[in-house]
Amino acid sequence: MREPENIAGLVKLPINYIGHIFYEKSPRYVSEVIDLPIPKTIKRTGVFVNADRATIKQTILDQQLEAVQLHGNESVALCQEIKDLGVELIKAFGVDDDFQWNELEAYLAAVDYFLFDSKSEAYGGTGKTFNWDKLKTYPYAKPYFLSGGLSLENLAEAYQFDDERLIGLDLNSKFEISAGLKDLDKINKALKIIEHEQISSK
Ligand SMILES: O=C(O)c1ccccc1N[C@@H]1O[C@H](COP(=O)(O)O)[C@@H](O)[C@H]1O
Repeated sequence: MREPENIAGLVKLPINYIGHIFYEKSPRYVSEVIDLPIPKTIKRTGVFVNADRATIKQTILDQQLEAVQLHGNESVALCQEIKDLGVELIKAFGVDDDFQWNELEAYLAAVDYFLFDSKSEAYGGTGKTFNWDKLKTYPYAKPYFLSGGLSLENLAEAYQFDDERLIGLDLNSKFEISAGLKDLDKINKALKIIEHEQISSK
């Protein structure tokens, strides 16, 4: 997110996180967060891909990040070190049919949440879904976010995924007018779908 008006519109909506991508190879790259007031209920989140620890630490301080999403091949030790700074630590993993859940074992104590995205060389933001049936074999209690190609077309299906460990959906490239510019109309529609699914699943 990098356009002040777009951010101001987004933070009026009932969302829990706002993401800023500090990965230079991403078309959504930002070097800094736009300094706007955001409600306390929304966590200012930095997304990093294989950044070094000094860069991540400095960015947390400079940009007042409350959550960090590590989307590359970051080590357990780095996750622990960043989490120990007092930010919420979300560790993303690219999932495909061959993904081995036991890769996550070592990370369990070092992260707050996992995030499962489609495996890709770009590390994220591909707009592609992975085979969600894979999640049926996820063996740990650690809660996770689902991401990767979520769209208005598949959101209801994702929301109905019957797993109490699934605690959030990360809406990214399918909810944009252009890279980094969120389509607020689409986000509103998404929130209505989610609200409808919540009511119908009670
Ligand atoms: O959005 C990006 O450009 C990006 C680049 C590198 C790593 C992560 C990135 N974004 C995250 O990717 C997932 C999936 O996004 P999409 O729905 O498939 O577009 C999501 O968690 C974004 O936060």
